[in-house]
Amino acid sequence: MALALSLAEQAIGLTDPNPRVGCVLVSADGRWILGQGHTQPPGQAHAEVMALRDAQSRGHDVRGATAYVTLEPCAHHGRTPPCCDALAAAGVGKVVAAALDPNPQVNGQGMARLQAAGICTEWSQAHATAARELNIGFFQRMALGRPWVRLKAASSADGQAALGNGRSQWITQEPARRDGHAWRRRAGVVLTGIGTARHDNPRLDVRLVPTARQPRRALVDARLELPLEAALLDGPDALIVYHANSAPADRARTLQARGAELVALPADTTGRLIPADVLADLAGRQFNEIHLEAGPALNGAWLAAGLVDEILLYLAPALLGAGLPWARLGPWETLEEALRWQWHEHTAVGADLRLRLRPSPPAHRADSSPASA
Ligand SMILES: NC(=O)C1=CN([C@@H]2O[C@H](COP(=O)(O)OP(=O)(O)OC[C@H]3O[C@@H](n4cnc5c(N)ncnc54)[C@H](OP(=O)(O)O)[C@@H]3O)[C@@H](O)[C@H]2O)C=CC1
Ligand SMILES: Nc1c(N[C@@H]2O[C@H](COP(=O)(O)O)[C@@H](O)[C@H]2O)[nH]c(=O)[nH]c1=O
Repeated sequence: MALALSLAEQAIGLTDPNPRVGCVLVSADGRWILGQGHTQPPGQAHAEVMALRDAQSRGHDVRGATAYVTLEPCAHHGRTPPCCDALAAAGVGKVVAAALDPNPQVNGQGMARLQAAGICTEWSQAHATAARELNIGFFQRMALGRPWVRLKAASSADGQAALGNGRSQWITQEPARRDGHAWRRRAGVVLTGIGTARHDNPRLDVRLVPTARQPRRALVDARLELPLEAALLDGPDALIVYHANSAPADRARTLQARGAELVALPADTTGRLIPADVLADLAGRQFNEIHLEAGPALNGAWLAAGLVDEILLYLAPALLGAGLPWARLGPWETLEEALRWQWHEHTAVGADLRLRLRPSPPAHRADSSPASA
């Protein structure tokens, strides 16, 4: 199963909006790997079919073999036929799955159909968490109908994301920035705000790690102030620009002529877009993971709205003094009002630290998704 999980990791960036899945076929005596594979881009073969084809191309007989799959084999006709039927037709003897497929069209039916076909089924409890984490956005979208929002920020040890004059490049060093690109690669879309677009003229693409595809990029820009020479307008796909209904029509036409995809939303009384409206549009586009990489204003607004599922915080051993915090929140009068999170993971990346935080229970919404068996 560990090998199947590492195969599934190779599918990151390939399969969206489908989950990343890996499959390994092992001989009945457990001694030989007969075939292996991972999910292909949407409409193409799933992991189980890739592993069966791999075994066939090597001339291996898979009758009686055990299939280790990181997610329950699908039981429905989507763009491809059900994988549980393919496994049954090939004559495998046993299927071990690490997580229940949260897709309501599958959700236990894959394993049930295999059992009905006389195939032995088993859950790999030890790998359930890793299998869910690999597809955390898919699990969340299936359970709650909205993507997983990961807020990424680079901060000094004294909590600053930029100097007082707005300069922020660079606070963290190359290894941490490369790590940040690996997290961008996981996402279906990278979202930022007009403050960051203006100050940094960022590209927000994946360059420091190899990738099969670039995530979409999206921008919150209520008044359509994005400069026409912005690097964000030069990506492979159209930049999604969220703006207020009241934004100047001539700016809208100019940005459209530069290839941007414009989405008009209602503004609140202060002229700001409502984070939940932006999230709803992104959810409608079936993104599994959103990588929010913005400045203190947008970060603060999304955190205050309770829409952030995970904070990916890179901490540099530097003190920037009076500057811009990575999220503008409050001010609050009492400590009870503070947003309480918990450490999920921490690790050193080069000279910097990577901290991952998740909301303290019970606010942790992914916990309400169907549990893996
Ligand atoms: N170190 C790091 O990791 C990073 C640092 N930075 C730094 O941050 C600075 C830019 O920060 P900032 O100006 O905050 O940029 P942002 O990228 O956060 O852009 C501001 C955005 O926030 C929106 N906004 C503001 N208030 C609200 C609200 N109450 N509700 C909803 N939306 C809101 C604005 O909307 P509207 O369109 O209506 O104006 C705008 O889209 C730069 O100095 C940059 O270098 C930026 C990214 C990462
Ligand atoms: N300053 C800072 C970061 N800043 C983030 O990186 C963006 C630039 O992305 P790109 O144009 O793709 O290179 C920038 O707008 C901001 O969101 N990131 C980090 O990992 N470490 C850092 O010290």
